[in-house]
Amino acid sequence: MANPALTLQDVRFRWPGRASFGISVPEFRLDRGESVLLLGESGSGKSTLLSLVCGIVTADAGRVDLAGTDLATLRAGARDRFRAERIGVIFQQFNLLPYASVSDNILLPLKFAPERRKRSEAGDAAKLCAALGLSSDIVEAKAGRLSVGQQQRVAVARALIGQPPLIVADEPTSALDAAAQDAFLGLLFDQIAAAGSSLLMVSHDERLGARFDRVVRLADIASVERQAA
Ligand SMILES: Nc1ncnc2c1ncn2[C@@H]1O[C@H](COP(=O)(O)OP(=O)(O)OP(=O)(O)O)[C@@H](O)[C@H]1O
Repeated sequence: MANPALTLQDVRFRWPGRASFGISVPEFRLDRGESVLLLGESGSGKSTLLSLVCGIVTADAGRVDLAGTDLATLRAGARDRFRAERIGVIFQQFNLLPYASVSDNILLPLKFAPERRKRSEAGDAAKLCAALGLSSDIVEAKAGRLSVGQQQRVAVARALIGQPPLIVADEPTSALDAAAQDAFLGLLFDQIAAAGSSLLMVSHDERLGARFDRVVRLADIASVERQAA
């Protein structure tokens, strides 16, 4: 397929510091509309890889291309704006603003992304909440007062608002039991299908694989190097 959602080519990255961790990814590709679950043990480098994909850190060598743009060609500020326009990120700890309302948390990425803002309409935050099973009375509640499961759904709504072409999710189901995980993934996949977005999710939990187009083991696409201090 021409112009995939994401490609990594001969990527190498090492965290700075004496006891550092390095990762090399010769090749990885995510097609438009495709969902991939990336599996790896704790500490294997999954979050590091997502940071490279999102341009939160930049590769020491090689190319990370998002919809045809090499992230290394963008300066830091431009990379942040590009990320806000193109990627909905669901962080492991959700990263919600506890004193802001649910709706302000959901609308936050649009502040930095005018194109994404144009794609969203008034009432989208409330619509996403309803689609994700959040009752309408919590839309104006402070995010810090919600249960973990509710916060998780708000984090998903924030990633989906304005239909970014790529959703990146870091272990978003780790706090849920098996039944809740399945329900949560069902809602997430319905929303992603409706928006036509690609999904890259990382986890250590093999049981999540059934819903994804492809399951990839980090060890099969990447090699890592740990240096003792
Ligand atoms: N900001 C950072 N600075 C220095 N080293 C880091 C940083 N973030 C992660 N690392 C190191 O990179 C290695 C891989 O960590 P990473 O968080 O990518 O793994 P993971 O597979 O996502 O783990 P988990 O499943 O536990 O979240 C670890 O050795 C970690 O100490």
